[in-house]
Amino acid sequence: SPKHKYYKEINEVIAEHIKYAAKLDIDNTWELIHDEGEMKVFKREMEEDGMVVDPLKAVHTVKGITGHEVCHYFWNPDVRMEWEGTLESAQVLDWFSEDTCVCYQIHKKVWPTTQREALFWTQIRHVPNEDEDEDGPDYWIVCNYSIPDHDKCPEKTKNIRAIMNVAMICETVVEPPQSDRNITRENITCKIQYHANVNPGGWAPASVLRAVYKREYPKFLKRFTQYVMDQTKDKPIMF
Ligand SMILES: O=S(=O)(CCO)c1ccc(-c2ccc(C3CCCC3)c([C@H]3C[C@H]3c3ccccn3)c2)cc1
Repeated sequence: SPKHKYYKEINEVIAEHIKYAAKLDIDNTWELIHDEGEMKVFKREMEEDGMVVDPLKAVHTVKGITGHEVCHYFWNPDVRMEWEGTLESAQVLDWFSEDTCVCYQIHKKVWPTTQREALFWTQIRHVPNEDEDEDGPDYWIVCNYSIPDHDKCPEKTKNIRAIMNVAMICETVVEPPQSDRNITRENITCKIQYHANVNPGGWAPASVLRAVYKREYPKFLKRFTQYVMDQTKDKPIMF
């Protein structure tokens, strides 16, 4: 299809997340806010114009599912309301291609803040390892990236528009290494990196937002990964 308006931006944003994921440098500038089993959630405290815009990074390792499966269910707009507990509504406004669409969603009100909504493109992409380096990382990635407007987006709602740049980046490990033919779910593990940069789009008390993030992100990652395990356990493996 002819290149759509966001074609260039999407390639740049995805490339940036892949470059960043390959480094995975969790240095001491990241503060550990949740450590449960294989899941570790970090934040950096940052403010822009007096608003909390703390970048969030989570790493998680989940047995029995693949990176393609995690990204498929994270990306698929049809199932968003099944696992995303903090949404009041979610809808697709437009399709740029079969792996890229525009979503509009309203988050449940977080007392005492004004209710938030988000308008963003979402793309799922397989980023195979470089040909010459067959040991290089092979990623599946989903990126959700806010756009300023869309002609099908509801106007003048009472909500504040949050601005986000979110990525779910996964690698699949097969142990012991075997040919694709007889791999079972006992042999696979998914290594997840989740990066979320959410600007609340308008003032909210820093203490409230930080408490909400600390509570909601680990809950969301736990609930989402459990959802993927439940959905895939009796299905053929998506590599
Ligand atoms: O990973 S995704 O792309 C999945 C698609 O939904 C994602 C996740 C989270 C958000 C988001 C947006 C706004 C807020 C705040 C800002 C002021 C008041 C609401 C929060 C805070 C509420 C916290 C939160 C953290 C994690 C999950 C859900 N809720 C989170 C957006 C996108």
